[in-house]
Amino acid sequence: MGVEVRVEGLTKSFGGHPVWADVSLTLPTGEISVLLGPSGTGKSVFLKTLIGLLKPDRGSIWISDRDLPRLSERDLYEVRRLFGVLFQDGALFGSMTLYDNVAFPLREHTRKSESEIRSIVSEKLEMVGLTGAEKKLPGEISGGMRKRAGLARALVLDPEIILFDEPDSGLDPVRTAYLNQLIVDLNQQTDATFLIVTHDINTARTVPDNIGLLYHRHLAMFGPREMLLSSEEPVVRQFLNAQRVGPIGMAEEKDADELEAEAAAGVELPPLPPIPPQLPPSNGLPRRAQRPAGQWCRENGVVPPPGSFETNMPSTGRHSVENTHELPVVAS
Ligand SMILES: Nc1ncnc2c1ncn2[C@@H]1O[C@H](COP(=O)(O)OP(=O)(O)OP(=O)(O)O)[C@@H](O)[C@H]1O
Repeated sequence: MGVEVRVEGLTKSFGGHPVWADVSLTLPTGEISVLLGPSGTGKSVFLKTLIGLLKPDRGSIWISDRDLPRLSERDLYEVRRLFGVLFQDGALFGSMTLYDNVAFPLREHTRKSESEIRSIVSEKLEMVGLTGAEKKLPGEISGGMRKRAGLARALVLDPEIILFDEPDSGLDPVRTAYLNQLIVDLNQQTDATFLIVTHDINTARTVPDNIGLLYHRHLAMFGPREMLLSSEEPVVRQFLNAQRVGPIGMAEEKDADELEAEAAAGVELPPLPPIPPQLPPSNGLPRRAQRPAGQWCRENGVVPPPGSFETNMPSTGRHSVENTHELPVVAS
């Protein structure tokens, strides 16, 4: 079972230049959250701060009754065991086989016997579909397999919180779709709390329970997927729909002249596209944290864009009947 991570007023700067300030959000227990933001807005810095590799200038990161930035090195070492991290390139040791790479945290952090280690490593390799690849070296396998091996290693200490730093970077769309399915399936199996940093809008639109957006040195919005995908807030709307029209420019923030020119030219945003159904686990059973499609919109009196939650939408992957049985009535 995962744990809640409560971030309050977190601020981080380098050499007096703030990366982001006053970030507050809660990663709910067992849910999948995605963190988005234009390049350089500090998503990786946020992940590193969460696991204590970087110290914030101000603010708290509460896990149960422990505030990470205020822990001693020794206590921090203990709390870090709650985390599993999938780094961008899998961060595997190039000279070790996949088996030894995945066994590494168990040999470093536990006193388990080699036979116990063998059974755990086999289980985790099976979870990520790498049974049979134990003897391969990282250089002998594809980027997608390296990510999965990195994921198996992130899972060996049975983490309560799993952080994914751009899991889809460098993967083709088909491998990204497989990895997304694996992430959803692993969330179902482990009930751990997931945070995914990604640039992939399709991933952000279909995988998580919650979405956050970092922009212009602050957290523009964080909340349920349906809240952000139905939001008219200009930055959120522009980013989640990958549009050029809006406040975000090539250098992150458009200057006032560009925005004025857009307004003068009467450039209007296209209507919000439908909210796609959420990617369900491949066994057809709901995840513990999964909510019925349209629930947030109904509870908050929000009419989702026409066509939302329909199962035959393109580019959203596989969808089960379970995920869409409570469709809201939408005008089309
Ligand atoms: N150790 C460091 N020392 C100084 N500046 C740093 C350090 N780490 C990151 N930065 C700066 O912090 C800012 C945010 O970097 P970060 O890598 O977190 O952005 P990001 O949102 O993950 O970007 P991308 O989407 O391109 O991966 C950048 O300006 C970067 O140069």
